[in-house]
Amino acid sequence: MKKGILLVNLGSPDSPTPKDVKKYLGEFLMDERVIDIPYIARAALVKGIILKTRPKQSAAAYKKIWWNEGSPLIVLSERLQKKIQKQISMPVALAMRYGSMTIKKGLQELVDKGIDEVLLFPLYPQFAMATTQTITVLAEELRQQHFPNITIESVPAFYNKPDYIEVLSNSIKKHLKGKNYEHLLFSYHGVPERHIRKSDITKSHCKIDGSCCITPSKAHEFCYRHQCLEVTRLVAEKLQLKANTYSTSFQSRLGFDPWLQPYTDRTIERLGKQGLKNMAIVTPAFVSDCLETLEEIAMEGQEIFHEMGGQDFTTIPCLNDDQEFVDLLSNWINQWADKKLETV
Ligand SMILES: C=CC1=C(C)c2cc3[nH]c(cc4nc(cc5[nH]c(cc1n2)c(C)c5CCC(=O)O)C(CCC(=O)O)=C4C)c(C)c3C=C
Ligand SMILES: [Fe+2]
Ligand SMILES: [Fe+2]
Repeated sequence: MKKGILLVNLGSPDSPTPKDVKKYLGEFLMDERVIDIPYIARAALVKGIILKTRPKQSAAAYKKIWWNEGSPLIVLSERLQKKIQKQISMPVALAMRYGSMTIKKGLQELVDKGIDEVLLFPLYPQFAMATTQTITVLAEELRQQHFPNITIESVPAFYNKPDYIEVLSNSIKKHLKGKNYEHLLFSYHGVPERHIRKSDITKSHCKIDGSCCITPSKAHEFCYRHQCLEVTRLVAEKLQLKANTYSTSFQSRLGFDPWLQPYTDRTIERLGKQGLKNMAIVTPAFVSDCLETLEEIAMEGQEIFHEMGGQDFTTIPCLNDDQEFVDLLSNWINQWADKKLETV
């Protein structure tokens, strides 16, 4: 058996034009684990409504953050992959769940190098059906259809691993050094509340109330809300943050269903209205900076804070290709090769 690694991130359009954004959003939003309603209703909503207006609006947002080398999310994921590859003797490939850098191409690249034992590594600290699960399900379908002679093991959500919490905390500390911030907001990508209930393996635990996510339960292995709240709690503990100087919120909601709350934009607004002058924001649901961090948080979020009278708005970069993060992932990959990493 010969081992190889496939890192997988979300993906981006090929270019920030309405045409390419429409193609990308069409694939993304037609995923039954992203917009989880019956096919006919999903097609009517996505093709009949969202894709009529959103591509133009999203393309304008993508244009604001696009780099000469391409989409920040793709470029940063490639930098991460290259740095890991330098430290690992096994082949490390990179794929995206949506867009041109498909998981099928990533698996083919590894198979062409003689690999028959693959470690699938979804680049998401927390589990969500719209992220981790859609990657593992698709990879298994592709294996059955095109690569029946390989095995695939996946890295589960790593939100509470002490070494991950340490790397994230160190990064936050590094970027806040010398900053006089009054509040640190942990902003995670939101999901519709319905996704949390669907992923509840006990079918009764997740009530999305004040206490379910802090009451021990088997459901937490797949509860995105619990896993986000845990990252905040563990980092706050590690950095010895004082109560009321930090909080959690959820960003990027789409449509009219209830999504996880509190919402980030309203939280920034409230903090500004309360008279806060300096705040910092970290986005631990994203491994690589992307549209949602560079535009929605660093640009729109900052604008809201300033409009409310706030002055200093510090956005902490994602872990991206931070050397400590590269070392952490390389270490886990080596542990897998030595059969010491827990996989699914
Ligand atoms: C129903 C819609 C969506 C769900 C559920 C969702 C979950 C989810 N997404 C991420 C990570 C990213 N999302 C990004 C962009 C993005 N997300 C949605 C919708 C849902 N996401 C849309 C429509 C878009 C496109 C941009 C827009 O039009 O606003 C990105 C950025 C991609 C990039 O190219 O930079 C990331 C990353 C997570 C982690 C998540 C659930 C936990
Ligand atoms: Fe998203
Ligand atoms: Fe819960």
